[in-house]
Amino acid sequence: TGSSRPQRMLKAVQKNATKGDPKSVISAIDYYCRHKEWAMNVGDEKGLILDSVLTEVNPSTALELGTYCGYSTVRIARLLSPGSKLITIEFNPAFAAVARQIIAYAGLQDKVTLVEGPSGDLIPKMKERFGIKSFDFVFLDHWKDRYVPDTKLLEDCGLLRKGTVLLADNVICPGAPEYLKYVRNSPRYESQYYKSNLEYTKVEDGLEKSVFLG
Ligand SMILES: Oc1cc(-c2ccc(F)cc2)cc2cncnc12
Ligand SMILES: [Mg+2]
Repeated sequence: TGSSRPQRMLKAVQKNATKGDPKSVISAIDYYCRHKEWAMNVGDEKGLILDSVLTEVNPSTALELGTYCGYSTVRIARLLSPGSKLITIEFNPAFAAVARQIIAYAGLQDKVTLVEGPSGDLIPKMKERFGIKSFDFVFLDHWKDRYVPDTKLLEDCGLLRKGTVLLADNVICPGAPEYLKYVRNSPRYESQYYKSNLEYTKVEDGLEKSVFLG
């Protein structure tokens, strides 16, 4: 049996990036996925929008749903202020194993806690396990049919506070129509769409930013 796409991506990082240099890890993955083999990272175009929202929020506690190989984990963690924490949840153990190595290669392991398992089971455990009062920022980038239930779960577990920013990937492609309806029609969110393109392609996609109003 051969290697997997995540394993080939890790090899590309180890070959082309500089250990401890997050920027070089991001560039190595973007180069590999644009020129060698497409993969479902948020990518460099939507990544710039993620960077700008993150810089604006400057979260002390951040949550990522859907780690995959850790590309957006590295994008987020590299911009966190000292002492800030990112918790990232990944359901697929093979993805998580690669992500741990990519996050460590970037030298960001001290800012990131990667938790393996279903987000629906882990979200209610955030307070007791990680001493989280509430999240300042949430990046939704996992299975699209989990966006609404997990957002409701975050509300019900008291993990969102007035001003928490949710940023959701793929609201156009593959699409999260129920999520868009939910956050755009709810009086508890102020939403804004950032038009962009599906990673490494010319296909339209976008990010939806939603501020929780409490
Ligand atoms: O950014 C993403 C893109 C795609 C995807 C796959 C196939 C295709 F044709 C188009 C888009 C799937 C994702 C699943 N989880 C998280 N993020 C994803
Ligand atoms: Mg995505």
